[in-house]
Amino acid sequence: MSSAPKLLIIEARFYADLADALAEGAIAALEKAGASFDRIEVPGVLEIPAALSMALTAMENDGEIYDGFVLLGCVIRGETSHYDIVANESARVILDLIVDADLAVGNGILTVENDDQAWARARKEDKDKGGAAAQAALAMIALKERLGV
Ligand SMILES: Nc1c(NC[C@H](O)[C@H](O)[C@H](O)CO)[nH]c(=O)[nH]c1=O
Ligand SMILES: CC(=O)[C@@H](O)COP(=O)(O)O
Repeated sequence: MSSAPKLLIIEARFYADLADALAEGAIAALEKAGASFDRIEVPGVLEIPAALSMALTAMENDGEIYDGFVLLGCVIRGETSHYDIVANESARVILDLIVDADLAVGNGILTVENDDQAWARARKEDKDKGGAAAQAALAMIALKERLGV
């Protein structure tokens, strides 16, 4: 790749404050690497697979070309089995899309038991999982380039 990579950040805003914290870490990592990016929002993690699929369709239709994707969101266990649907089904479809289309994706979707776990992982000054997802996407972009995919 001759120019700096361009990535698409897909943010689930179900927990807006956590989404902001994850995005802060991701953006800092991308800017540090000299990458450019666009951001789109979806209501919750369950909508992330459709948004990723839509972005791929838009790219096929001569839309913006993204070298990689950063997925951000948080699923916090509640009282019912809904957590398992949101966390597991989204992860399954996301991985199918990634493998089927050789996508460079960093997964920054937290799946946690409570708010404390979520904040420890979302804060840029703490575990910085948003930054880690951005770095994973950049690493996979570099791998794709090295393998000529
Ligand atoms: N419980 C969480 C959700 N639930 C909402 C779903 O993601 C979805 O938006 C809804 O079912 C409408 O289709 N989303 C999260 O991102 N995090 C959660 O903890
Ligand atoms: C993971 C969720 O969707 C969660 O917010 C649902 O909570 P509950 O199981 O208490 O309805």
